[in-house]
Amino acid sequence: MNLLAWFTPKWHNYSPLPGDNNGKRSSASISAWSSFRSLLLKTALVCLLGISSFFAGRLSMSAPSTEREKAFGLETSNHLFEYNRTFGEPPSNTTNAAWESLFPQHGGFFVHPELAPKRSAFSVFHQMHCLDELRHGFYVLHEQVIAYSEMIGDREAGTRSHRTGRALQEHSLGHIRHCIDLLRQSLMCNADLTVEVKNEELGGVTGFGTYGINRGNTLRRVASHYLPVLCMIKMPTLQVTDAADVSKLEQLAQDIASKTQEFIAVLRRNGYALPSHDPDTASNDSLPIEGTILQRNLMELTTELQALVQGPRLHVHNQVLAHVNLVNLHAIYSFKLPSRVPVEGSISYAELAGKIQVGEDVIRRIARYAITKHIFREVDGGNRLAHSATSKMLAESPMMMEWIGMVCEEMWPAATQAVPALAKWPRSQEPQHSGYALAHGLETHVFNMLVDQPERAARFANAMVYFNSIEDLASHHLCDAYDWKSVSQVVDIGGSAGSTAVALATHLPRMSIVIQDQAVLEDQARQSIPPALADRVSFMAHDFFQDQPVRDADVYHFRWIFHDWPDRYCLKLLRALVPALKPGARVVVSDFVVPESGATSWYTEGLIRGFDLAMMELFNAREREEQDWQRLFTEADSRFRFAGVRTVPGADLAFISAIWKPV
Ligand SMILES: C[S@@+](CC[C@H](N)C(=O)[O-])C[C@H]1O[C@@H](n2cnc3c(N)ncnc32)[C@H](O)[C@@H]1O
Repeated sequence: MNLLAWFTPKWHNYSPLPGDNNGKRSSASISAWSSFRSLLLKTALVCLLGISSFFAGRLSMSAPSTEREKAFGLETSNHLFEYNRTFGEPPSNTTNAAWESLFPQHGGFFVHPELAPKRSAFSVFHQMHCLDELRHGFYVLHEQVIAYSEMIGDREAGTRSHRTGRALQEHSLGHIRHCIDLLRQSLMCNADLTVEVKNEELGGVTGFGTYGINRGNTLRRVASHYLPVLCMIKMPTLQVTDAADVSKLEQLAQDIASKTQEFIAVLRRNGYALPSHDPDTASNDSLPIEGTILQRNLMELTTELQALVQGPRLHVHNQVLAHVNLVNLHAIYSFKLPSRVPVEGSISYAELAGKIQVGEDVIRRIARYAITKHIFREVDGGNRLAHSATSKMLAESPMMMEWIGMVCEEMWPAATQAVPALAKWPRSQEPQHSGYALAHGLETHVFNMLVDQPERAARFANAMVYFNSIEDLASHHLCDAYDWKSVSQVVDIGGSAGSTAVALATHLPRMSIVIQDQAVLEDQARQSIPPALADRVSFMAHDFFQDQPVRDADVYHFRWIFHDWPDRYCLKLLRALVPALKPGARVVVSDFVVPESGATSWYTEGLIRGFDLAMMELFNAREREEQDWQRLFTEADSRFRFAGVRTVPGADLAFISAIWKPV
């Protein structure tokens, strides 16, 4: 594909050149052309005469040719920076060839996959193109320049006698030639490498609205070296180390700029508010799928940009320091700060301290750290606390607060003991050999402990409700994973307070669902079943390691159950189903499928591998790859026929299933 043709600026098509329209021009277009011509004339003169004196002082000669320049036929680089009349002469094959040696054909809009993949052109070439266009324009009009010059000369006869009756010297062809070449050299020495972003609709750059990005020190290094860029035109496969380094940052910044524009367009198109820290801004929790994809792209790109900009040391340093975020969030949770700050208005630090029995100084320190993360804001000269968009969201999200509490009080202590647990029980297949067990002095699985601790069990269940309320993790995606028409009964094993059961029953009006979980969750589950669904959704206390009591159901579903257990226990879970299974019954598992390393975006892979480490710290358990799932089913019983993994756009969890085929 001819990339250069692709990036030819589309506005060329709009140029009102004389002779367009097969020579038949309307009087309107003639008058437009004459205005344009006069404008071009004036612009050319102002540019050529005015800017040339500005740049004159900045012109510098190039360094001697490097080996690389010689290797690519650019050993005459000094020659490029000597006065060369050819560049200022009227258009001809020779002069045009000279210009085209400085930038690609088709208008100087250059795209190189190494430097600006697919979406951009360098302004440096654009500028050269502009200057060359001015040269062409000038020579088309040069007789009028002379006439203009003589007219001005006549008018100024009284005051500037040396110009009387003849063309002004600065309009003479010799001077213009010099001006053009002086500007050419100035532009090459002061190359502007800002990037012009491709307009997807036009399929090229427009030449307007140039992004003022990528002007950091690194880029300046390249910007002051026209020749390496020129090398790349001559030899597109050339690897230029400096340029490649720059390219990564540049590419990221450029992608961030264009994805941000796309993101804003999606928000506007769908009637969402533009993001802001203002507490009155509506929240954008449930974005349309195109918005979610862009959101992730941007998170991934900005995270990588941060890592590169910080450099390796600062990048790690800041990750370690981030542990204080949990101290801060724990205090926010524990002191219930979001709900103590009025939704409208503010509260003084003194009043807040009085309510929670902590020193005013302490509460101010906690709040002020939070403010650096956009949680809360200060008003009244720093004496009072008010909501930001984030703290207001926390005040309105009790389930999220439950999750924060669960993480800070259950998981965080476990995290500190995860590595000691690995050292203490290497290669163990027991869930109680975990960081969580070490930290909390347990001798059993977390869920067994919760049986006697209803408050903690309720907080776990609420944290699950919160998770299920996140669109990417929402239970309803299961409805889109299979054709449920022929399914009339589902058992949701370990179904907690019933999020999945309610989602399924809501979408599928003929389905009946049994939620099975520990008896301790019975009340919570029953309360969460809407009355309209009560005849089809029920709760049954059942230990999922015991034989399945609901026989001949069409589907047995496990959501976020297997990842809580080491393999040995997952085999037990599957074998406990066998006595209840009818031929053709389907076992569906909603869980992550760990991608191969590097197979998906860093964000998605990082998310799943983060869950994997969390399962290790909590339960000595894990997330699994596709072949792990297949092996589990086959090992549990050879009559399970693995039916593969399904995914649903917008869902983070995958849907893994097997069919029971006894013969
Ligand atoms: C991570 S939660 C998943 C809950 C739910 N499936 C969801 O996706 O929201 C694990 C669930 O397994 C339940 N569980 C743990 N051990 C169990 C057992 N032996 N029998 C039945 N349920 C159990 C817990 O009570 C908890 O509700």
